[in-house]
Amino acid sequence: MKKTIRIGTRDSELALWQAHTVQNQLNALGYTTEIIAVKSTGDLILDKPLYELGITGIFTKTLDVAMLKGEVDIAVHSMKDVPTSLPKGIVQAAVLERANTLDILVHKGNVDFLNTEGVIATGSLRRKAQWLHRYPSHTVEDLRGNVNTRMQKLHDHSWNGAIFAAAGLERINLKPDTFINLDWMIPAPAQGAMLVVAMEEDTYTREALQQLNHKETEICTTIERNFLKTLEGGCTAPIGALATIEKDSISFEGVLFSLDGKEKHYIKKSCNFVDYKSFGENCAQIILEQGGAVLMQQLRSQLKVK
Ligand SMILES: NCc1[nH]cc(CCC(=O)O)c1CC(=O)O
Repeated sequence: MKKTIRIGTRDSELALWQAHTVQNQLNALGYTTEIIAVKSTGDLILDKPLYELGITGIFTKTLDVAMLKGEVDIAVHSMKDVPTSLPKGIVQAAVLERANTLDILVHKGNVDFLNTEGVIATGSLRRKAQWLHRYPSHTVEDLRGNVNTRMQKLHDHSWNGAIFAAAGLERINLKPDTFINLDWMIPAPAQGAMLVVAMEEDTYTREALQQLNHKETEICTTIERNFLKTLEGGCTAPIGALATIEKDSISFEGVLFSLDGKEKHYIKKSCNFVDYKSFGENCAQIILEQGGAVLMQQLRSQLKVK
């Protein structure tokens, strides 16, 4: 039976851009669609660091509830914001072709501060730890809010710079005057990819979305998210992961840091296409065995909600 596919999204400019992209692709295939935007808890609480809110999935929960209540048929997310376990009844229906995976530093003035005592801003534990690992004499300030809000705060403060996902800026056509690509920084698992979820029993919608799925991106993000899931067990730790498709294999880099960036557990490894489903977990096991488990234990007690 043909029906209108109701697309749930957050109401930030980036989220709406992503929802419209999915809408355009579905419309091009002949489906009828409608966008329904909601405010998420993660967008409403801006005065606390994310990890202090103590919930993973703070950006996705509102949409999960709307979908479980039958108010929307699908939800479009930045895949890196989606917890590795989906609520019961909700399934991964499509992963769209990945955009730029890099993090960038948007800075003010020249970059002399890199060699001195710079102050940069980010709300991400992963970015903070990697920054301090590379620039131990720097200070990292907390920065929350959607991309537009964060860019405004960078203008209003005396920080030297702030870190953004290149994909987020490109999507809403924000072109900073001065920035550097942080090609040494390992991105968040699934950074730059969009995930569309649907209700498990909704076969009409799932068949529609199946046509948007990009297999290579699905493979890479599966590896990265399995790596994350095996390491973290429900806690937002400083973890980076990036899988890339090579000619005959998939190469992977994964990393786990202490909060201050001093301790680092890193793995670089490749696998063939047959074994990709267990690859992320295997890489995480190696890290856990080589000291990562002790660090994860420490991180869990440090990040416990106060
Ligand atoms: N954490 C917020 C968030 N979630 C997705 C993106 C951008 C798109 C992406 O990274 O896939 C951003 C902004 C950022 O990290 O700067």
